[in-house]
Amino acid sequence: ATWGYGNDNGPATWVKSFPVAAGTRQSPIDIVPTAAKCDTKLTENPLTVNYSPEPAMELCNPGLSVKANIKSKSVIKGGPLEGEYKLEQFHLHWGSADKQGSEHTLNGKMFPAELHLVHYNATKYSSFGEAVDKPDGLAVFGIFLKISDKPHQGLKSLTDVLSEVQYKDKSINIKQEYNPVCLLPDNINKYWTYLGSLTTPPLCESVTWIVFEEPIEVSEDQMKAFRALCCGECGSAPIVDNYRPPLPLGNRQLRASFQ
Ligand SMILES: NS(=O)(=O)c1nccs1
Ligand SMILES: [Zn+2]
Repeated sequence: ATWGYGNDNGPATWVKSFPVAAGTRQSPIDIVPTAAKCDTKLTENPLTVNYSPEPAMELCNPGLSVKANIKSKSVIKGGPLEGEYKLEQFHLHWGSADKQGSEHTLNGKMFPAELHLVHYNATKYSSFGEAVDKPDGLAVFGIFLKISDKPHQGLKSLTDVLSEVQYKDKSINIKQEYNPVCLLPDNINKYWTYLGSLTTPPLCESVTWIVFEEPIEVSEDQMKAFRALCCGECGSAPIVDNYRPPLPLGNRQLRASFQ
């Protein structure tokens, strides 16, 4: 039985096949800003993003989300990171309604969706596959999505073609050069960071999470486009509520790059 987000295969069942689900550095978490420790070391060493245009970005429907695979040299460093981390892929988690959908929560509040840009430590490891289960292997940007009356222009190149990857295992190439930097919020200097895990199986405790304070704004129509994606072939259930609820922070320190 493969894992998913239904009653019989959802997050509460994952521990049976992936015991690390009960581990001490699991993700997501509820972010409580007043509990975060402002760390000047984060501001002294600013997070830097050097993303490149992707000539023909591959967008696919793996069945439980929508994912873009990156081939260009797009890297990040600084902030909580040691070494250079290379962008591997990005994907999203979203709800069946605007009241839910994000994985991280902010003072218990869920956003309609959350965008994850997944990077691996290219200084220490030669591939994502090698880095995925190392404690310093991955760095993931978490970006909250909120609803506004205007569509997000950067996401529009994707939401306008989601109908072409409606069914599982469909993939297309986004022709025109696409630079993922268009997906980042304006202010990337305000973020929370903590040591966590993948939020989907195999749930490896290998992620330095960087969750930005500033959400990006998307339209209701763009949310509807995500909710029209299907888990399987024609007639299968829509991909919605593909989020793992928050896990305890436990003894971990949540750090903030700002006061
Ligand atoms: N949702 S996540 O970014 O933590 C992730 N899970 C598996 C590969 S990347
Ligand atoms: Zn994710």
